[in-house]
Amino acid sequence: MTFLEYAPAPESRSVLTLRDEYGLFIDGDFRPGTGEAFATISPADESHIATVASASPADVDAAVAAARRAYEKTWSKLSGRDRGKYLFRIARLVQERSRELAVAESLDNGKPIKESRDVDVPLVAAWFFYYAGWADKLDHAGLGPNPRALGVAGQVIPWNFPLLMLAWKIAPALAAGNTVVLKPAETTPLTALLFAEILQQAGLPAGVVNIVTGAGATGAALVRHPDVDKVAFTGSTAVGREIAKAVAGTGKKVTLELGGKAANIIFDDAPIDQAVDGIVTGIFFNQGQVCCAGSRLVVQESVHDEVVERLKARLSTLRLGDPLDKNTDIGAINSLEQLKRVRELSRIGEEEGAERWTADCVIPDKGFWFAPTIFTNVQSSHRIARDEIFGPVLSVLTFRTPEEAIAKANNTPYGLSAGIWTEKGSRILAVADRLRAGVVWANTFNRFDPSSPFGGYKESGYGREGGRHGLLAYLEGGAK
Ligand SMILES: NC(=O)C1=CN([C@@H]2O[C@H](COP(=O)(O)OP(=O)(O)OC[C@H]3O[C@@H](n4cnc5c(N)ncnc54)[C@H](O)[C@@H]3O)[C@@H](O)[C@H]2O)C=CC1
Ligand code: BAL
Repeated sequence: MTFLEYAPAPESRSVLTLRDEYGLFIDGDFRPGTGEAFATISPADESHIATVASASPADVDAAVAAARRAYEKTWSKLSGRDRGKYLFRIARLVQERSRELAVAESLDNGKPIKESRDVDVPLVAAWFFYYAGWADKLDHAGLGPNPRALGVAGQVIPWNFPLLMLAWKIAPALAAGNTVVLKPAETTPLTALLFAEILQQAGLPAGVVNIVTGAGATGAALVRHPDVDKVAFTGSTAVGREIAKAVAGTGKKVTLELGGKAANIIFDDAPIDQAVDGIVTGIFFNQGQVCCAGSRLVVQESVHDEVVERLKARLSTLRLGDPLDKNTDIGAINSLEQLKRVRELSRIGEEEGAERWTADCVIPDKGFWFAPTIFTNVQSSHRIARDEIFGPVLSVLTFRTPEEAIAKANNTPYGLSAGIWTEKGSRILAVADRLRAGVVWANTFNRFDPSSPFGGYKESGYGREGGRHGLLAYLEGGAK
């Protein structure tokens, strides 16, 4: 794996016109924030991209007031069919501006352009198309005729899929008839601000969507705001807990999509090459910064050595480096803080006695990088088998019987996702039925579709996003 050797011309930044400074998007327009502005930087080389406004509690107040006005005066008065037209328009504009959005996402987040171009941005459009189709069909959502929206939704999203998480939040909320105040993560505000421009292009009525950038304090002011009816959060379990406490007893509806420690279970009858590809996608896609990442490989003892050897061979072909290079497989870690977390847990893994293997990559001088890493000889009690690392680090555990595989897979405080690799359909059904995970993939991993509900058990949160379930979360009488 090399960084520079094969480097072809990177995707040009010139498709992207950025401003030096970005304001808050409130009531249909950009305006300065009254908090202290901050820089967003490229995690690949630490260069400054733009200065971004920070929303103070007073700015959050203004955004929520704009959303409330838009809800009362405009959005709740429109028919579902008319709301759907706006969503279709937004979806088409996302497609039109897809190259620009992909470059901005890779620049700000550090993920490889082939992922933002081929996965994130197409899924963003798919989410808006899917929920556009629901807007005039709410009578068929299962809640009786004319189900009512909740009102103003306060949404806080993370940095691992900045634009996609925005779509997961905004598309169902608008389709169901709510208005929105959304706070992007402080390390990846850029694509949400470009999306605000798309809303202007689409002619979305002022105040229907407001975007307030800033750090955790801005998110806290938003979720605690008394005029917010619904809170939707994706991020760490620690912050999810704080939010659950803050809204308890307020009557606000809440969905929380939190961490994970998924088991990717490989039985000895699995097609090994296909499984190895699935393991790579499961943990190294987006540098493992994925809540549903297959971070625990639970492999049958009889094929352990073969799987690990093929995995190492496969990882040695991956290219780490410039996220804007179309041939890059492994991009940058999103922030120095996240890199430190990944390093620290990996250090603990070695200290606890697991065996570490690291792909032989050239690490660029600047930026935040971590080479693909595998730990073998991992015990279920090890921190690297229990804690969410959120980086390109795989912990390998073994099993002898299906019972043991199920027990090990479920031996986690999380319950977001899991994978099963086997040739036997009956085994897939029997094992999936006993896995305590919101999403179970069979002979594949990390597949997303707007029509599929996504969400977890236990410390992975509650509520579902996607599909009809995701729509119900924004309607009176729906779940949560
Ligand atoms: N479930 C998921 O998709 C994600 C999980 N994580 C996990 O969390 C760990 C830490 O990452 P962080 O960026 O620190 O996550 P975080 O949970 O602090 O940040 C996520 C979002 O919440 C906001 N936020 C922070 N404190 C808040 C508060 N008190 N009230 C409301 N909003 C608040 C942040 O500004 C950001 O927009 C990662 O290592 C990973 O394990 C992180 C991002 C996404
Ligand atoms: N929240 C959906 C996928 C992810 O964040 O990892």
